[in-house]
Amino acid sequence: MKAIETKNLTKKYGTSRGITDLSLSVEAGEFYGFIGPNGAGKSTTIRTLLGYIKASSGTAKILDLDIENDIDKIHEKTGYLPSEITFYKGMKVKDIIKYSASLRNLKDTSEAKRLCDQLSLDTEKKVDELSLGNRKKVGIICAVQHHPDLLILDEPTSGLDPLMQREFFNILKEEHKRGSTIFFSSHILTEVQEHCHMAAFIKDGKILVADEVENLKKTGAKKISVAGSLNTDILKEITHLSTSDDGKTTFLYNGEIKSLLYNLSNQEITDINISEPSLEEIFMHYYDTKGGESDANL
Ligand SMILES: Nc1ncnc2c1ncn2[C@@H]1O[C@H](COP(=O)(O)OP(=O)(O)OP(=O)(O)O)[C@@H](O)[C@H]1O
Repeated sequence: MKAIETKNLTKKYGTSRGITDLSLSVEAGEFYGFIGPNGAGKSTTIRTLLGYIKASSGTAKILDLDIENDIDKIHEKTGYLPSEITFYKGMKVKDIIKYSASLRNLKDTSEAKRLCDQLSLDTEKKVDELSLGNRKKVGIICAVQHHPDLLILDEPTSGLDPLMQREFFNILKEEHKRGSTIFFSSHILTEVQEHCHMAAFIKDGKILVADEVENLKKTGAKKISVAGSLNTDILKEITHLSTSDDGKTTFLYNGEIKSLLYNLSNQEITDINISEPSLEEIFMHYYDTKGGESDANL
């Protein structure tokens, strides 16, 4: 079964684009990363999938249920963490978690208690008194306490410190082990690389590429780092050229190693390192080669 399947899903905000002809397929049981820079269309996709905004055209199914006709059933089977969480002012953490459980007819509070302990969350505090990170924790608990079939999380780790990010991913891994499909958006490639089996890159409202993370890393491009005096004008098929303060020149190279070494052999270089690029560097590579400007802030 597919956990998420969209066909040419499009959302226009008046005349401006949100997402365009977005076709995405997420198998049930996946740990899926949805990566893109600010404004790419991640939240628009997620909010359309969950029926919070209406698609302009195209179709989408969640767990084989149609987003047009079966949104209540979809909500029963999913857990959602929005990118910006708002709660009723004045409510205590424990009351929010209880209220969220009651919406799912969940009577057993033991799981919520366990999660609060795991995330070191003080349930007696009022939500207005909480930091962004702590509010996020409340949102995470509300999203997972009923062990949904599909968890959709919009930029879940923003505002969490590194320790909490680790705890958070531990919770996601537990849910995944139980059989949940995990789909989360992020602009942090390292966390996608570390935790996800599949990933899709979105830019300007369109999917650039979707594949297994391992395959995405195999673009064929190598990362080359050279020390010494280098004339890069004679080098072909290089991108992302940069020179560090210590004089090292680094670039991505997409050609034959033999011809690169030949071109370097007459130059005054003192060291060379050839390595696999990180997912982040590959992402930049996709941006440059598949119609988009690279985004240095990603
Ligand atoms: N309510 C809205 N009205 C008009 N345009 C909108 C609205 N919401 C989003 N957009 C536009 O749709 C595009 C996609 O935005 P979206 O928020 O989905 O991106 P995102 O990838 O989630 O970005 P971020 O990481 O910054 O949250 C952007 O160009 C944005 O300006």
